[in-house]
Amino acid sequence: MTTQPSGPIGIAGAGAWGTALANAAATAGNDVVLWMRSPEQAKALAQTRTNARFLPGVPLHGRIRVTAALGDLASSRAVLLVTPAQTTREMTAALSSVLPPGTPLVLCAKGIERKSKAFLCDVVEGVRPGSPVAVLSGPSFADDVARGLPTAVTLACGDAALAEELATALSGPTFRVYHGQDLRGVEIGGAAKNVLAIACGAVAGKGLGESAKAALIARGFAELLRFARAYGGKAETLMGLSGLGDLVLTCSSAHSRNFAFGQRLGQGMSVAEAAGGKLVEGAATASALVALARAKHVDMPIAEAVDRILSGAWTLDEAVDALMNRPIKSEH
Ligand SMILES: NC(=O)C1=CN([C@@H]2O[C@H](COP(=O)(O)OP(=O)(O)OC[C@H]3O[C@@H](n4cnc5c(N)ncnc54)[C@H](OP(=O)(O)O)[C@@H]3O)[C@@H](O)[C@H]2O)C=CC1
Ligand SMILES: O=C(CO)COP(=O)(O)O
Repeated sequence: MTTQPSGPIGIAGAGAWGTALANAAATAGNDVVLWMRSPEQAKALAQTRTNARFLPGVPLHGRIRVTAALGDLASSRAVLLVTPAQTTREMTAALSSVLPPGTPLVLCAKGIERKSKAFLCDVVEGVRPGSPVAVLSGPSFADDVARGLPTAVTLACGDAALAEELATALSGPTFRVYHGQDLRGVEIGGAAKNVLAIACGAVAGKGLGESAKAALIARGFAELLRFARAYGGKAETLMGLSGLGDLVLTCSSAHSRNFAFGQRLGQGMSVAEAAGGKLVEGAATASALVALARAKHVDMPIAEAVDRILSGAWTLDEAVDALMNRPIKSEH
């Protein structure tokens, strides 16, 4: 599958990550069309050239054209879908009405569809059967990417040549995109690490210490690996950027919304207070992740604990007790 190298890179969603990716793609030498749903906000962004709401202080690259008309994405060589995970189905359907069937869709959200428990690639394939789909994921705070700090991510697509072509097109001097074919592994890494980051944040917020946090990262990674293997992801993918890399980043920084949400839960806030109106993908995905794990008898006690805390079934103290008092077992 070959894309139209002359077309712009389309970006659907102008939140923090969509705006940062737009800047990265433009810096890499592409014309970029950045779509957002609000015509008023698109007008303001086009005029001020700064996304004051989601990425304050970062000027928009000159090669980015802002629009609120989805049809303006029609001539894109590829479209990066950068709206929240739970909007993937509706956004894919909307994009399908304006994009030629051969236009690759690159999923940049991290999550699992809560209602159907479907992986996002499967959602896209269901809505756009036969059209190329890719996933871009890895340790990358929008702010870091937008400010041109060195960042590495990975892009997976079943079509190896297309994966390489897209990775090359998006890579720039400070944004390095690796490529591969393990779509499932890459998307699981991004979706599951957010749930585990909530647990790490809760440990930090409750003041349980650095040792507990490190243990949680290591045992969380074991859960992630088990889950990925059960669903056809490759272990080597999970040991890379979208897996270990993103787990470490998200579990060690209050800059992460998932970690910060967990931290506030640990400090005693309610689930609604702790979210503070921000997008917390791990909270939206936890129940689906746990249901999928149970369906394949994958042991994920940390993810289970997060899900139970979020549903109100357990307090944080009960979760810690349950995790520490599981039967002693072999580490592997
Ligand atoms: N921020 C980061 O550092 C990174 C984020 N990601 C992932 O990228 C995804 C997006 O995150 P991020 O950009 O940070 O989120 P933000 O909260 O910053 O932005 C979300 C964007 O999505 C738009 N949006 C929300 N709902 C809809 C909808 N139903 N239809 C169309 N547009 C919608 C919002 O528009 P409106 O303002 O109109 O509500 C907003 O522009 C998440 O899955 C996240 O995990 C991945 C890597 C890094
Ligand atoms: O995915 C991210 C970094 O790789 C961003 O994480 P948060 O959504 O927790 O802020």
